[in-house]
Amino acid sequence: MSSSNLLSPLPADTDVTLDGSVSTAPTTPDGSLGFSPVTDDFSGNSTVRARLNGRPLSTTLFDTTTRTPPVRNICCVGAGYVGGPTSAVIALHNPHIRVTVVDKDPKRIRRWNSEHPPIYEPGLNDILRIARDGAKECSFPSEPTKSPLGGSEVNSDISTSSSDCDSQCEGHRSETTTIGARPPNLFFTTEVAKCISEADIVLIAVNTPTKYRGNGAGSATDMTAFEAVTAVVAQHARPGATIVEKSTVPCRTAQFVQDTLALHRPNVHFEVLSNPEFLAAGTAIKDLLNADRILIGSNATPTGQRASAALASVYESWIPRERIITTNVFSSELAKLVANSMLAQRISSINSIAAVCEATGADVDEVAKAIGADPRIGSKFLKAGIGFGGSCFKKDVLSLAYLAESLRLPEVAEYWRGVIMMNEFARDRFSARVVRCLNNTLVGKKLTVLGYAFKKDTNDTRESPAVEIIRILAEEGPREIAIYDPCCVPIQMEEEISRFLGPDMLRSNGGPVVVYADAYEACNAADALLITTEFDEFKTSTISTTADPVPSPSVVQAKAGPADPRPFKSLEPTESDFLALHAYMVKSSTNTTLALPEKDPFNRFNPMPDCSEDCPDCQLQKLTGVAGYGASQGHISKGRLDWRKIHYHMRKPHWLFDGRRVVDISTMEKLGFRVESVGRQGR
Ligand SMILES: NC(=O)c1ccc[n+]([C@@H]2O[C@H](COP(=O)([O-])OP(=O)(O)OC[C@H]3O[C@@H](n4cnc5c(N)ncnc54)[C@H](O)[C@@H]3O)[C@@H](O)[C@H]2O)c1
Ligand SMILES: O=c1ccn([C@@H]2O[C@H](COP(=O)(O)OP(=O)(O)O[C@H]3O[C@H](CO)[C@@H](O)[C@H](O)[C@H]3O)[C@@H](O)[C@H]2O)c(=O)[nH]1
Repeated sequence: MSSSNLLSPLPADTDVTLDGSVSTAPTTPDGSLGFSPVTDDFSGNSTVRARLNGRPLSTTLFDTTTRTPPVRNICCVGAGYVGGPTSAVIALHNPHIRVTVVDKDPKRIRRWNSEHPPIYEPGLNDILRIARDGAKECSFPSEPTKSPLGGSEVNSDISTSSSDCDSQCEGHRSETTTIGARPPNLFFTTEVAKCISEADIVLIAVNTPTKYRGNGAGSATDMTAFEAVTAVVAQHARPGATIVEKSTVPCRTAQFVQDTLALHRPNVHFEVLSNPEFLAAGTAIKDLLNADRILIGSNATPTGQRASAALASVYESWIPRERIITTNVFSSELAKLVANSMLAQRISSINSIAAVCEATGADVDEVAKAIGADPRIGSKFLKAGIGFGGSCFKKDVLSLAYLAESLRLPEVAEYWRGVIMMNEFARDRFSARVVRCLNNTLVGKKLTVLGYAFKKDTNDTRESPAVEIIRILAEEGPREIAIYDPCCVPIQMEEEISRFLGPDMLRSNGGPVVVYADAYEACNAADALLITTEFDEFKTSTISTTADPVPSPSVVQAKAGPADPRPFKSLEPTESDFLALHAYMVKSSTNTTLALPEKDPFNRFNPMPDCSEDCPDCQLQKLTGVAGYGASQGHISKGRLDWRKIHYHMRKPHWLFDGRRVVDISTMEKLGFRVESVGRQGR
C-alpha cells in the first residue's frame, strides 16, 4: 500500500487495493451473521475453512513479497477501560501514528474529550495531556537537583538554563535535557465508520460480558457488541487493513471475524490478529507501560506474519522485543481465557485451604507464605479472602467452561466451574460465620461493612463480593447495615445498591442500608465490623498499644514516594522517562496550592479541554463542594483508620470480621476487638 494512501484517507465508502487503485469489491449493507463462535463447527480439523467463500482462514490473494507497510493510523473501537488507556499509551509512545478511539456512546466520548475522563487510572491524565492535547517543548536538569522538593524552583532553573545559553554549547548539552514539542495524535470521536475506513490497524475493544439470557445464559460470552462492530468493520475497513481482537473472546472467534469480512467483502484481503489485554483495574497504566508480555496471535502465512510484525512494531516503541510473544491466532485467544482462569484458580485454591485452616488451627497466611517460598509455586495471588470480584475473572472462567462444554468435554468444564463454586463458597462461608458468631440473629443489630469496591484503590464495584454479603445480611433483619468505602462515592453506591438489591434496601425507603462518607460515623455504635475490601486504610494503624517499630529503609522510601529517575538510561529520554520524572516532581512538591490536574512542574502541558454540562464529576464537585472528590481524581488515601477510636465508640463485644486478612490480629485483640479472620480458627 502506498504511503500516500495511508496519509490521505479516502471517504468511508471508497475501497483502495494494496497497490493503491480503487477496488470494485462490493460493500454489503448492514447485516448479521448470527454466528456463535463457541458452538459452531468444532470438528477439530486442523485445516479450518472459511465457510462462506471456501477460502481457508490463512489463504492470501496478495503479493507476499512486499515489506510490511508502516503503521500510520490506528482506530480503536470501544472507549472503555481497555480501549481508552491502551490507545493512550500506544499514542504516547508512537507520536508518528494517529490513534483514534471511537465509541457509539457520545457521552463517553465527550468525557474523554474533557478534563474528567470516564475512568480513573493513576497516570492516565498525564498521558492524555501529552497525546490528546499535544505538549510543549521542555527542558530540565539531566541530573537530580539538590532540592528535589522545590518543583517550581527547578522549573525556574529550567527556563534560565534554556534561555540563557546556546543549546549546542558543551555545558548546556551535559546539564540539560530537552524533550520536544508534539502535536496531538490521540483523538476520541463517535465517527465510527469513517475512522475505521481510515485505519491501517483496527483494534476491537468492546465489551464481551456473560450472556444473561437464551442459550448458554450465565456462562457463554455475549458477543452482541463484538459482532455488531465486526460487521461495521467488514463494511468499512480499507482493503489490506489488519483487524485486531483486543476484547477477550471465545477461542476461534478469529474465524468468525474472517468469515464476516469474507461475506461483506469477498476477494478483499484482511488479516485478523488476536492481541488480548492483560491490564488490571487500578494499575492499568503501570501494566501497559511495563507489560510483562504482549501476546500477538496471527496466521502462519506470510501476510499473517507481516501483519503480526506491523502490530509488534507499534509495541516495540516501548516494550522490549523479547517480551512480545507471537503464537497462532487461536492459541492467543485461548491464552487470555486461561491466564484469567489460572489466576482465579489460585485464589480459589487458597480459599479452599482457608476453610481447612478455620477447621484445624492452621493459619492460611502462614501456609501461603510457606508454599509461596517455593519458586515453582510463587507467592503472588495467594491471599485468602472472601473471593475474587471484578468484571473479568468470573466471566472468563465461565467462558472457558462453556467452551469445554461446547467441545463435549464435560470433565474439563466441571473442573473450571469448581473455581467459581469455591469462590462463592468463600463468600458465603464468611456471611454465615458472621451470623453464627452473632448468636444466629442480626435482629436489632448494626453491622458495618468496610469496603464496597471489588479490590483496593479502585471505585470499580463490578461483581464485588460485598454486594452479595450485604444481601445475605439484610435477609436476617438487622437494625442497620452501614457501608463505608474510601474510594467509592456514596450517592453512586446508593444508586447501585438500589439497582442491584432493590430500592427497598435503602434506609430512605425503609430498608436497613445506610451509606456513609465517614468511616467513624459508619462504625459508631456498631455491633460488628466486616472488612470486605483489602484497602490499606483498614490495616492496623501505627497508633497501637505498643511503641512503633523503627521503619525500614524501604518503608521510608515508600512513604517518600517515587525516587528521582535521573540520570536516565538513554541520552534521549523517552516519554516514560519524562512521566517518571513528572510523577517524582509532583509527588515531591510541597506546593499544595495547586489543584492536582494543574500540577505541571515543567510547563509542558497545554490547557485541558473543558467538561460538558453533563459531566458527572463536575456535578459531584458542585454537590459535595469538595474538589477532586470522585472518580476524576481517583483514590487519595485518607490515612489509616484509628482503630482505638472506633473500638471506643462500638458496642460490646467489639466483633471484627476480617474478610481480607488486612488487620494485625494480636494488636487488634490487645485493643479489645474480638477478631474473626478468614483462614484462621475462630472461637
Ligand atoms: N476491564 C478490564 O480490566 C479488562 C482487562 C483486560 C481485558 N478486558 C476485556 O476487554 C474488553 C473491553 O472491556 P472494557 O472493560 O474496556 O469494556 P467497557 O464496557 O468499559 O467498554 C466497552 C466500550 O465499547 C463500546 N461499544 C460497545 N458496542 C459498540 C459499538 N457497536 N460501536 C462502538 N462502540 C461500542 C461501549 O460503548 C463501551 O464504551 C472485554 O472483552 C473485556 O473482557 C477488560
Ligand atoms: O491474592 C489475591 C489476589 C486477588 N484477589 C482478588 O481478586 C480479584 C481480582 O484482582 P486483580 O486480578 O488484581 O484485578 P482485575 O482488575 O480483575 O484483573 C484481572 O482481570 C483482568 C481482566 O481480564 C486481567 O487483564 C488482569 O490480568 C487480571 O489480573 C479482586 O477481587 C481481588 O481482591 C484475591 O482475593 N487474592
